[in-house]
Amino acid sequence: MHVHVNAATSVDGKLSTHRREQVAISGDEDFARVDRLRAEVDAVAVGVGTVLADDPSLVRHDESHREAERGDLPPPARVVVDSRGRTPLDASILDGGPTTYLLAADALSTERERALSGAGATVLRTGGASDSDRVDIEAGLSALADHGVERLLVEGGGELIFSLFDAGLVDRLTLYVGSMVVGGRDAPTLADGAGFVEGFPALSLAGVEQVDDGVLLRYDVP
Ligand SMILES: NC(=O)c1ccc[n+]([C@@H]2O[C@H](COP(=O)([O-])OP(=O)(O)OC[C@H]3O[C@@H](n4cnc5c(N)ncnc54)[C@H](O)[C@@H]3O)[C@@H](O)[C@H]2O)c1
Ligand SMILES: Nc1nc(=O)c(N)c(NC[C@H](O)[C@H](O)[C@H](O)COP(=O)(O)O)[nH]1
Repeated sequence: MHVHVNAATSVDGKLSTHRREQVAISGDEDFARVDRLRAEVDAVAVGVGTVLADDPSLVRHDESHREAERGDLPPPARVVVDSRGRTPLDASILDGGPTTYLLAADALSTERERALSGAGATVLRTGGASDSDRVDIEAGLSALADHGVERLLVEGGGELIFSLFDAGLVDRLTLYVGSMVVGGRDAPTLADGAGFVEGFPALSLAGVEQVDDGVLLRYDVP
């Protein structure tokens, strides 16, 4: 599977505020670019932290070029990495649109699984260590591949992005750096998790471009 991570940070590397409330870092042009990225993939993924903070729908906003961009392909599916099924039953991502996969760990109760399935989610239990509430991300991606997902766009947040780097599963990163300072030692950053102390993932810079009043950085991950 090809995994493309896309996110937007402030110049000081923050994804949002220390209150974990969504901040529009991207401008119109960058949000339109993200919309076009969604047309290139089979599914768009976020962690449940992002669902709880931002309530995204992860659908394409501008379908006017859909024929040219996707041909006969169905609209991209949505994916939430959600160990215990904390996605609210009335979340926008369960709006009855394209398929929404929930990658869950063993910690998900059968009662909650039933409720989420009833609300329209396709729950994929992908294990995870019993002493951890984390989804085994490699098993999760392989379950998605079994459902035909060959190209995945990951839009955040910092916990999920760290796990993907940690597992060596990122193929491409596009990072929009907006011209603002957010600050806050507890504000989420591009890659949170436990952090690396060695074996830092090395990226290969593939492009730099001004977009809106910020900078778009493109990296390949060898
Ligand atoms: N600026 C941007 O581009 C952007 C994009 C997305 C999110 N955000 C912001 O990021 C914040 C949310 O990010 P976050 O880091 O708190 O949450 P996240 O979206 O990365 O979700 C993390 C949660 O997913 C679950 N999870 C299960 N298995 C996991 C695994 N193997 N690895 C990681 N997580 C796993 C856990 O419950 C974990 O707490 C919000 O404030 C949101 O506004 C910003
Ligand atoms: N590219 C980008 N720039 C930002 O400034 C910002 N705040 C996000 N945040 C990611 C957000 O949490 C969601 O993942 C979706 O990008 C929004 O989803 P909708 O289109 O509303 O469904 N993403």
